[in-house]
Amino acid sequence: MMRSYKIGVIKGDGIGPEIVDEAIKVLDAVASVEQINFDYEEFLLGGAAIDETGVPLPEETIQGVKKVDAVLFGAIGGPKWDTLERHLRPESGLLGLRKAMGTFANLRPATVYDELINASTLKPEVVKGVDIMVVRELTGGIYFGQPREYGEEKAYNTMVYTRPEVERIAKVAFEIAMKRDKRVCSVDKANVLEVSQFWRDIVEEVHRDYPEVELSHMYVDNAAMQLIRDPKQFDVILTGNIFGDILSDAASMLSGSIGLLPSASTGEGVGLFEPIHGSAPDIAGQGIANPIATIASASMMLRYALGEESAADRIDTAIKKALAEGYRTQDIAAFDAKEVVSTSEMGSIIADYAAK
Ligand SMILES: NC(=O)C1=CN([C@@H]2O[C@H](COP(=O)(O)OP(=O)(O)OC[C@H]3O[C@@H](n4cnc5c(N)ncnc54)[C@H](O)[C@@H]3O)[C@@H](O)[C@H]2O)C=CC1
Ligand SMILES: CC(C)CC(=O)C(=O)O
Ligand SMILES: [Mg+2]
Repeated sequence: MMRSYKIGVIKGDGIGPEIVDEAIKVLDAVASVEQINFDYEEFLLGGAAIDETGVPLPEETIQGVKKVDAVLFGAIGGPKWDTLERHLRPESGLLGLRKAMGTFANLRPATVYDELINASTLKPEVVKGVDIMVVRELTGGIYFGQPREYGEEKAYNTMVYTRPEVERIAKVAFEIAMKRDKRVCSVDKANVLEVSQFWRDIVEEVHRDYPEVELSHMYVDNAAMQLIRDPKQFDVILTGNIFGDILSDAASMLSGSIGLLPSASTGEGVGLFEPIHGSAPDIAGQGIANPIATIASASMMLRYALGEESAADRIDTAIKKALAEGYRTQDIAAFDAKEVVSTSEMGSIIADYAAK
């Protein structure tokens, strides 16, 4: 029987439209063989929204994304808008959207494709088999904390976490760990920050409900080093908003390119599926962006939001096949390439494999 889903699409700025178009190409390819129908509805966010409406997060976007089954998002921002007044910055558009959607849990898998083992900046034996899930708190912490101020003589932000915020993200991490290798490493800076000691204490409390899961704690500076030294020691990394943002970008170099890593932002309602990278204005419009992070985010959308496991498997297998066959975008062109392809060629190759 045909299944129908309404997908909200936010292409955004910079490379956003280029990479989202490729993810849609791949979704349409799997739809044709999986008895699925996707209806897409586009919404504005970030710079594109400022240009069109004057604000980074229009009310139509906030209301519209509540009425779809899932949202696929590219990226926003760029020099044209980043210098605008603080409250008009595109980031506040994305932060506002995440808050409005209640997507407090950002799942960022950092996996290494065997097919691309030489692309890592680390030795193959260090990264082969890396399979980390970063569980990043997404709607609290220093990106949201009040008070915040930019003044003439001083500026500050505030890192705040409330008990319910820590409890719910810790639960997500432990639940995910139960389906994996049952190890959670909670990353904080509890030697310096009260908010981190609070985080650590509550993670310990929540852990009592998950005795089968091994819990460890690590300071974020050490975690950054350990990720590069011996990434295979990690299974699930549980951390706050800013630390997860930074650690996941660092983790992308285990796989070889930030253009490879997807994410799922889930929580109270509709989920938001987005690559971990930004809008890459430095390469926008050149047809060289790697669309795999966004295509893999579409796969996470199928798996986590729509329960379409078979379609998601098709996409994951197609990505691996494209890499195994030696197709490479510019960012990974130096590693065992048989053919260097454009953003849209990579999308078409993956779409073709996914439909077979
Ligand atoms: N989720 C979002 O919408 C995010 C937006 N941003 C915004 O993006 C803009 C640029 O920020 P940056 O710090 O430069 O981070 P970025 O992630 O956009 O780019 C960092 C570097 O990675 C490269 N890169 C990123 N994605 C790639 C891809 N798919 N294929 C190949 N190379 C890729 C870029 O060319 C650049 O050299 C800023 O306006 C920033 O605020 C940054 C992070 C997340
Ligand atoms: C608005 C920023 C926090 C976006 C970002 O860098 C991210 O979510 O990875
Ligand atoms: Mg980031």
